[in-house]
Amino acid sequence: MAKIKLYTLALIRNDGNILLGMKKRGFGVGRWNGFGGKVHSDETILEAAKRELLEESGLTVNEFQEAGILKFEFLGEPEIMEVHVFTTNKYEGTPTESEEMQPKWFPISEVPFNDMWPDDILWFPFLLKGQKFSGYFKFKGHSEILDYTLEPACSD
Ligand SMILES: Nc1nc(SCCc2ccccc2)c2[nH]cnc2n1
Repeated sequence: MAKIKLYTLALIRNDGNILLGMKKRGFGVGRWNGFGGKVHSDETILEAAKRELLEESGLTVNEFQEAGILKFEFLGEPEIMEVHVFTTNKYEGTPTESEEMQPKWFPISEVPFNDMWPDDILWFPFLLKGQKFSGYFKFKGHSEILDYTLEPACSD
């Protein structure tokens, strides 16, 4: 029976720019991504999103918008990742390199999809339009999407 594990992913906006981090180690190393990670057993998803963003980028956020939910299955692995995606343009602090991430602002028109997870180019348009989304991606390895579903999600 597949076990669902909760994760967070935060995308920070500033006018026409989006903040991404180059993952320096661990899962997704070598790819630009939002900031996030595992939800601990003693915290809410929102608390985890705030904690991971602060740990990885030095930014403090008090108000996140729910952007969507992405489920990832990797062939041969029992765990299904359920990633809760958040966005905001209300933050405090200056992006700072951490052990995990090297942050960098990108103009929205220059998002480096070739150096990101292959699903990102599919759901970013929903995120950028503020349209909540729900997606499921089945991966073979970390670069090949075998099949997927992606649809607008009802607001609440
Ligand atoms: N954009 C994106 N992100 C992730 S994992 C995000 C959550 C995470 C998990 C573990 C460490 C840090 C962050 C993906 N997985 C498969 N496609 C994907 N696309």
